[in-house]
Amino acid sequence: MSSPIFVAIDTPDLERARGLAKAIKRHAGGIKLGLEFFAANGPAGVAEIAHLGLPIFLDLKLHDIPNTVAKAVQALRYLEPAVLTVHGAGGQAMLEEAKAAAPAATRVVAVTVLTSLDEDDLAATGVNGSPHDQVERLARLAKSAGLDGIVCSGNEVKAARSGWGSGFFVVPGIRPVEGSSADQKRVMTPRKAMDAGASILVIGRPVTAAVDPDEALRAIAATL
Ligand SMILES: O=C(O)c1cc(=O)[nH]c(=O)n1[C@@H]1O[C@H](COP(=O)(O)O)[C@@H](O)[C@H]1O
Repeated sequence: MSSPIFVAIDTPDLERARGLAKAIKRHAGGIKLGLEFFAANGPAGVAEIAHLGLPIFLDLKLHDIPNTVAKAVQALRYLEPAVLTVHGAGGQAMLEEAKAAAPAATRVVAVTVLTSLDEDDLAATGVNGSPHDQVERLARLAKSAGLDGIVCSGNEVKAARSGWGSGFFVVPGIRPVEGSSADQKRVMTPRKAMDAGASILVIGRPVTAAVDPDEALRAIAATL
């Protein structure tokens, strides 16, 4: 079985992205490209990295009125990403139209509560209650809109999966050992996140900032 680890290659530099992708290619399940890469390199940059042969997770967290999101997804269709993110708080119609506009083989997943947020951050946006409750609420919405799954932290994946057995659960905020969590607030080790029910793990800096990214990736994979 291929690895559940998607390496987040967060850089605006296409050559650096290509170098990292080549370095981790043999031991990663896929590559995640997000806003930092996309803002600098656009769809053409995504196509170049896709050319290396690994599944691509295109993480643009689309969030707008339903028509705008649907048209954006249509424009990205030709890239045929394995996974595509939209924002879970965009509402039922936006989620439905995003799914309808995506290629059949693309898993469209809803970002719930960013792993960089805690309960106080949520309250400041007008959402009262725990991240856990909000993730469960947005998971129910994503499921009813016909999406394939959600993005959440390792702390919520078990509860979310219990209500959606066939869902595809993407877990970022992964930290291999106790240590620097940088801007992440809801973190978990790779092993615990898999045991809790993650379908795939998104791991960036613990791999990409290592002196030897492939070695760091293999070390993490060995703990699964
Ligand atoms: O959608 C995501 O991938 C995502 C959602 C989320 O809630 N938290 C989160 O960190 N991510 C992404 O996962 C990656 C985490 O990177 P590291 O913190 O370096 O492992 C980044 O590319 C984030 O954009």
